[in-house]
Amino acid sequence: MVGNQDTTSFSTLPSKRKKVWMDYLIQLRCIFIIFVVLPISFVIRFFKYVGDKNAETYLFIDSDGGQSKHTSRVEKVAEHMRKRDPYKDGFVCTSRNPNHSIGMRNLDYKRVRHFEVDLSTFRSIIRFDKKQMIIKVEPMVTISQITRITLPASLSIPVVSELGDLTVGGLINGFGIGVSSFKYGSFSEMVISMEIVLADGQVVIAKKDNEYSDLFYGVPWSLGTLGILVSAEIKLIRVAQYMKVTYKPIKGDATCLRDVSENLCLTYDHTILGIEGIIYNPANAVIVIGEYCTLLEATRAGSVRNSIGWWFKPWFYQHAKKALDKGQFTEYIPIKEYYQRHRRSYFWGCKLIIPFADRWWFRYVLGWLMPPNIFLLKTTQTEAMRNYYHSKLLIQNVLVPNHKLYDALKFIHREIEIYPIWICPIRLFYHGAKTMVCFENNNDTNRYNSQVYSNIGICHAPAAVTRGDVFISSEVVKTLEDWVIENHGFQSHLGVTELSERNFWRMFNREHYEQCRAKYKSVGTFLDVYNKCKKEIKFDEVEQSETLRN
Ligand SMILES: NC(=O)C1=CN([C@@H]2O[C@H](COP(=O)(O)OP(=O)(O)OC[C@H]3O[C@@H](n4cnc5c(N)ncnc54)[C@H](OP(=O)(O)O)[C@@H]3O)[C@@H](O)[C@H]2O)C=CC1
Ligand SMILES: C=C(/C=C/[C@@H](C)[C@H]1CC[C@H]2C3=CC=C4C[C@@H](O)CC[C@]4(C)[C@H]3CC[C@]12C)C(C)C
Repeated sequence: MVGNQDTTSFSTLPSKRKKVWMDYLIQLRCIFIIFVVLPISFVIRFFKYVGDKNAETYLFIDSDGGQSKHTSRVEKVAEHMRKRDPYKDGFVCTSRNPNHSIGMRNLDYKRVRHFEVDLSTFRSIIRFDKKQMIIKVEPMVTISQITRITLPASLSIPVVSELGDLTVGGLINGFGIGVSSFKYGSFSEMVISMEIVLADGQVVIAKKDNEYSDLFYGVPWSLGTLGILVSAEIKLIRVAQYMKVTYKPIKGDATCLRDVSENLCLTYDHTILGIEGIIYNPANAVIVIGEYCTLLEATRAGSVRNSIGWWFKPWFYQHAKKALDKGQFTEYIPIKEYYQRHRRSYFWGCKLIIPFADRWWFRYVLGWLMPPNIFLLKTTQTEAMRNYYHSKLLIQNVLVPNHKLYDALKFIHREIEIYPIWICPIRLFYHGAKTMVCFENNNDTNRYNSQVYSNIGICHAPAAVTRGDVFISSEVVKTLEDWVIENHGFQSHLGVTELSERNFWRMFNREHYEQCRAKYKSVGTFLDVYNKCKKEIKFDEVEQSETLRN
């Protein structure tokens, strides 16, 4: 039987490996993080909150909800794009500092000559239409900002990603997922329209069914390589103030991984809003199911209510783990706190940064300062530290067809042995092969026009690292990517990739993307998506070939 103890930080894992100086430095870094990074993070959070509030006031003060201010900002971006000199200026990308980005992708293209588009002022909610249930936002608006505005009206965007600092621009141009994705699909699936500034400075509105529908479907996963998104209209759904959350333990040395897969592949009824699975080790997992419930049900006598959002409360993945000891249980959680359940701990990522941050005494004393700001963490790490994290940690999100989930889990256990694992089912919809991500049975004959996949999130040190065995991160990533390609899966752009260009396009659908690149004159203006993802970019070669293709 695999033990049930928490082995989630570098230091709590038994290690036969002889420690090197960088191991000690990383451990000591947590002192710096506690006394410097955490307090500054808190101050940044405070000012960000004030700034967001300020941006939100236009929504209520201006008669047009900030539309005119937005229009003049868009005009500036369009003008800026028109001024770009293709012979002199580099490829276009957003001016967002690479250290602000939540992912671990290599953003070296921002460290060489490039043409920046400043979107820092695009952080307003332009329209919040409660009647039509639509919200129009600028790309730098974060998930937390949206939920803060919509939840008091019992409305919500359908797919709420777990980390509140993720931006609408990043989630639409990349890939966004949340526990309700099994029902609603990816974040971009619920977008109604996208306002985009094209390579030549033209501003267009792309919708599912207008003349720019090809662009609309081409943008997700394209990493801003077709145009600059300047606003998006997103559909809203009705939600209650509480969620009924059930924690279902799955145990068994030989059966756990299979049982988790089977449970996550069930067709759940319409009252369910969220499903996720957390695998702690190959023998222990918990499935968390969130259901809509009425306020009456949540507040009636006998209902257990739990405000998990307080800073001193156990981290969510550890709270869920209690089901392994006490058996299945149900409780009622305020919806906002449910949405943000992994925020304080970045799932379990914070334990890798401060190994004791989950202990009760730390939570009570300093928990209110959590989580450390990712920008500060990235800015204060040295190149050697960055390489250390990259060589010792594996941070990846892969999508696999649901019927391959068990095989994927067995593969990950055999080849990588990395826990905890976060699993989140996601429905991929068929859009006539216009998307970069085309699912397995992707054709018109598919009865449901969709297929359910599972997102497998890994973010930890594989067992080989802690055992002191040879672990070559690039080799492991390659093996994982090969498996994913062979099994009709996809790798999200969150982590580093080792894919060759050929294999990248075996994974993703190239035809439609290239058509959009040609039609909207992106070639030569925006770097192509493969070059934005790949680990090392030989910039001169890319520039030359893109210029020739243009
Ligand atoms: N639960 C979830 O859904 C999670 C998702 N993630 C990942 O995080 C990413 C989002 O992170 P975030 O830090 O917000 O975004 P990033 O700043 O990392 O942006 C992601 C990509 O989108 C492009 N982009 C962003 N805004 C625009 C825009 N307005 N117009 C054109 N292109 C744009 C960026 O282009 P450029 O390179 O030019 O800046 C970049 O390539 C997602 O793509 C996802 O992969 C991570 C954790 C969890
Ligand atoms: C894959 C999953 C979750 C991912 C997040 C928990 C990680 C995504 C990006 C990670 C980090 C980025 C940069 C960092 C700077 C370093 O100095 C320290 C580590 C880190 C903060 C690192 C921590 C984890 C992330 C936030 C899920 C779906 C399991």
